[in-house]
Amino acid sequence: MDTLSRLERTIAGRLADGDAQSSYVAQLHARGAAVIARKLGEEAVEAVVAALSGSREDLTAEAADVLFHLLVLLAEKGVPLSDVLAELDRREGTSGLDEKASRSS
Ligand SMILES: N=c1c2ncn([C@@H]3O[C@H](COP(=O)(O)OP(=O)(O)OP(=O)(O)O)[C@@H](O)[C@H]3O)c2ncn1[C@@H]1O[C@H](COP(=O)(O)O)[C@@H](O)[C@H]1O
Repeated sequence: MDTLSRLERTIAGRLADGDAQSSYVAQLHARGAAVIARKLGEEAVEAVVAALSGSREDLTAEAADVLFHLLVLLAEKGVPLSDVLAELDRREGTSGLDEKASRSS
């Protein structure tokens, strides 16, 4: 099993029966989707700042925070990672410019 799938499974376990006193994921779950979404936005901004003015190590760490919080948000909203990967698979081989055109039509 790959890293993201393992993490998705851990997160699902914490959502099901995690203790907010000892689990960060359970704590986020208790605070709800809006807080998790805001946290993801903050982590994305931190990744942008790291990309523009930080080191490679900074960007690596912030990118990990983004992926982790995205997985928590997907789990909270009941969207499996496999659905996201299937969407990326669907786009594979098409130009990003074609995708953009089909969205605006
Ligand atoms: N990968 C992660 C992971 N990455 C980042 N974080 C947490 O995400 C938070 C990042 O937020 P910030 O950088 O803003 O730090 P902060 O100021 O402490 O956060 P806030 O107080 O602002 O919420 C920190 O608390 C990090 O510890 C993570 N917490 C958990 N995991 C994974 O999730 C699993 C389950 O974690 P628990 O639910 O805590 O058991 C762990 O075993 C890990 O594999």
